[in-house]
Amino acid sequence: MISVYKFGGASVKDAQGVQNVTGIVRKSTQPLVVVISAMGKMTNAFEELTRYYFNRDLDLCQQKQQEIIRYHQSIIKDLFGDEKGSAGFNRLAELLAQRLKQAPSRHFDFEYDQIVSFGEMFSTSIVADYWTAVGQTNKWVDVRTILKTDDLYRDANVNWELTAELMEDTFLFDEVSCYLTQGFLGGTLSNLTTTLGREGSDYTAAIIGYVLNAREVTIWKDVPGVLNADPRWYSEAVKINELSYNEAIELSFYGAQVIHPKTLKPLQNKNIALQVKSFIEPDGQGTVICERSGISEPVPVFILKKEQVFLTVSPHDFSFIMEDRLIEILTLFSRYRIKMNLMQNSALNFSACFDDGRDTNALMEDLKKNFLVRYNNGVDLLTIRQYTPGAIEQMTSGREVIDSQITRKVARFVMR
Ligand SMILES: Nc1ncnc2c1ncn2[C@@H]1O[C@H](COP(=O)(O)OP(=O)(O)O)[C@@H](O)[C@H]1O
Ligand SMILES: N[C@@H](CC(=O)OP(=O)(O)O)C(=O)O
Repeated sequence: MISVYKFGGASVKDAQGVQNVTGIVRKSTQPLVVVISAMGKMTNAFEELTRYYFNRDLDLCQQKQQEIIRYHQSIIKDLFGDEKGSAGFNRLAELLAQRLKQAPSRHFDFEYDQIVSFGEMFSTSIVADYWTAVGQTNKWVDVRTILKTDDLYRDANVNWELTAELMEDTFLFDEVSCYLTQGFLGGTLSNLTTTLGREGSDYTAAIIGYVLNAREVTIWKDVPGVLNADPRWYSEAVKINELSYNEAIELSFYGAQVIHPKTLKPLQNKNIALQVKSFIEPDGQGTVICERSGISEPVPVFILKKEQVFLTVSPHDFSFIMEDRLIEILTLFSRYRIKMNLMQNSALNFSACFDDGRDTNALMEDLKKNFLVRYNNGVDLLTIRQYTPGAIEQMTSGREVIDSQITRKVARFVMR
């Protein structure tokens, strides 16, 4: 049976990272499909590049392009001893240069996918060339030709039937035992590039694992596994050894960034275990997400979402917030593709928390036509699963709680 390994940007942010990943892959005794994301923070850099390109800020666009190329070339130099050492990268860099010379279409999301996808194309080409150079056999696969999606650019939906057919025909494991491909990317029926949503490479690994009936999917991270909080803001975070699929889905749904929310469902459907392991200590035990009940550790689990907008709307005419008003409000959120992280309603008010994004103002303006709108920016949304009174006290003391929502298993606080 095959396994799927997924390595994110942090694991391949420099030459040492690529060498470390190579060592982990070498150690595997299973046939492998390896999914890799763009190197380091390159997706952010490509996002900036796309904005400059789209807005015709030609100088900034050129500067960003050079910055991106130099970053990759420096990794290539460290790996191959020559910044021109990866033929795959050189070809793609030329394709990017040609694309940026053409004027963009009027469709931002389309242009975004065509450009941002170079991040994963670059990283996998460099790694494939490196593996070939050091004798790690591999076959590089362009995922866009086998992971087929609709044309909802930046948030594409998978065509499962066709994807299964194409992947089964591709990952044959007859000549090689290790395939290498891109996370995050897909392709439409007409072979235009799409992406699956930010941080979507975990999801790619799950899609491949599902289709190939993998024995397990391992996502290699810079943390020892799934912890009970993000260690970047909670220094006492502890590792959770085992989690049920449902618990893990709930955690990622509430915003625990460690796993992309769409990743778990396909694996759960086929009972394929998801391992979360550290690429820094690859022999560590990690976290396994599988069929079981709840969370193995009896500790509160904290999920913090920062920079939230907390919005409250009430009808101008003092009518109640009933089904028809709710539909009206939710339709606007859906139109602007703003995902609510919390919602709550009473007779006269509807409140929601969501990420502050580029369409926030447009949403507010639309809501103002029929509602009185009040909001706070820059607030925190804290979710505590398996909460205890002590945990609530610890996390909320000294903070102004603007709203809260407490159910049997989950306590949530909007705080300033
Ligand atoms: N509950 C959690 N457990 C572990 N890590 C978490 C958790 N919540 C947030 N994180 C953060 O997730 C990061 C790893 O995810 P991410 O950066 O998306 O990895 P990758 O780029 O490899 O996909 C960790 O560095 C950590 O700061
Ligand atoms: N490179 C994409 C996809 C991804 O999942 O990356 P990472 O595995 O580094 O989070 C992004 O940054 O959104």
